[in-house]
Amino acid sequence: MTLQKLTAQEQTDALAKLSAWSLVDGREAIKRTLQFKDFNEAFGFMTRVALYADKHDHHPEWFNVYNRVEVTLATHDVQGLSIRDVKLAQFIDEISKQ
Ligand SMILES: C[C@H](O)[C@H](O)[C@H]1CNC2=NC(N)=NC(=O)C2=N1
Repeated sequence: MTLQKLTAQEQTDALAKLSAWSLVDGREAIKRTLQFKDFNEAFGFMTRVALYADKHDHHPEWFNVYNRVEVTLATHDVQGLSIRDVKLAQFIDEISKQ
């Protein structure tokens, strides 16, 4: 089955459960900023996400400075959001427990 873009209703429902995430202005994508104790914790988090991303062939856009990681999720193949973004966001929430 080909990857589907989420409908507006599916997007709303998904975001209602992903309370730490918000829509990016002017783009169909979601973002979240995470703060860790130090760089070691931040990079450990990024390593876990990287392993997930490679396994699921779905990769985050992200920016790291010391203990802060800004993550943006979108599905480039559909130029918007898909279930893969929801699953990756849920994974990030689970492992960061912030
Ligand atoms: C060829 C490869 O499967 C695709 O380019 C994958 C890789 N990782 C990806 N990651 C994200 N975030 N969106 C994609 O559409 C995507 N596509």
